[in-house]
Amino acid sequence: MITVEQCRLAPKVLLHDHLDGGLRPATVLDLARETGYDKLPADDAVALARWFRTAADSGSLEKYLETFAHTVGVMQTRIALERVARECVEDLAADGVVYAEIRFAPEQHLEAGLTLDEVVDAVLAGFEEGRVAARASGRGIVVGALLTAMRHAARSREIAELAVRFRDRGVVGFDIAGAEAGNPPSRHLDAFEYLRAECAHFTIHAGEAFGLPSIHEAIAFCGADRLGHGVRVTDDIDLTAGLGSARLGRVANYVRDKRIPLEMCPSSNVQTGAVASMADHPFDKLARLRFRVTVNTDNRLMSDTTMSREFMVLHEQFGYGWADFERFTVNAMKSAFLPFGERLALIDDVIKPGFRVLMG
Ligand SMILES: O=c1[nH]cnc2c1ncn2[C@@H]1O[C@H](CO)[C@@H](O)[C@H]1O
Ligand SMILES: [Zn+2]
Repeated sequence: MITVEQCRLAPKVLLHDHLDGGLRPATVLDLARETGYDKLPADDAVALARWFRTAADSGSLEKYLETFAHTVGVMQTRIALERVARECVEDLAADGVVYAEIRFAPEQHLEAGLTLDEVVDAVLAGFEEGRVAARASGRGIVVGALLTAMRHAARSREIAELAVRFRDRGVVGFDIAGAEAGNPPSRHLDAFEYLRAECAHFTIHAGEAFGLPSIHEAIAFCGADRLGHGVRVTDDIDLTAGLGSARLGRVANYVRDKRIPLEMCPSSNVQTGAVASMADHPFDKLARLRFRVTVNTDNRLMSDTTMSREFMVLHEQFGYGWADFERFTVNAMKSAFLPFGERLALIDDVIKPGFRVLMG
């Protein structure tokens, strides 16, 4: 038996977490008051938390994404962005996350007159404050930012350039997110070609609300280093003869052969309808087939979750123990957009010793 308290002690690595999907409910209320945002669907923290969770439980990615209007709505000033970023790092560190890549879409935070550069600057300042505060309370955490471009919009090249401009100041990579159906990754090919020419890292949300063609484009046309979710890679795996005799198609084989990391987010995947239920989540099948699976939160506010809770969900569903969680964590650390030496140091000096303690 594993408890959530023990999961909190495990040194965890988080590659897929949206800044605008992880606000504290009380902070949403404070910021709405301070910035004059008057469209919140509830006026106390408990009711607001419940609203986000319930509204996100929609079974559709498009409906799930509508809830972000309220978080993005209160994140339009430097003070707001800095606070949300600081609290994000403090909350992750308190949950025992030792390395996190946190993503957000700068283009969504320009409504009150900030420039793209000012948005990124404010978030990075908040991350640094959070890191220092966590350190002061005895929790070490390393944080990197991923800049997201919205896949329905047309600013991906500009955001890719922004990511490269800030690459030595805390931005470690690039991503595209938003409604997947109708907005294939190849729409943003020029951004990905630019990033490849700059030797910059990127991940792509693919295979969540849309199937295999999206994954195929993301890796074969665009050259993604990692896949956001990627659960639908199972569309290319024939399991009719059982897991031991699984037959992989060309795309699934390529993903596995190239060790392309899958940033899977169990609770989020159930909420958006990417999978029918937790019991149906392909995490375990993909793990057994030795895909490079990682555990992530996606949106802690909308899913009312933490990394520890995602571990617990997987423990309860699939019976994972510490050796499994250590493997998923090392998978994630190996897949981070951090220089090799720093990844290795975190694995050897933080992750392995931490799990050794838990395993007694
Ligand atoms: O699971 C997801 N799939 C696709 N897009 C998402 C997901 N979660 C959040 N966002 C989108 O990413 C933006 C930047 O953080 C959010 O505003 C939201 O629209
Ligand atoms: Zn996501």
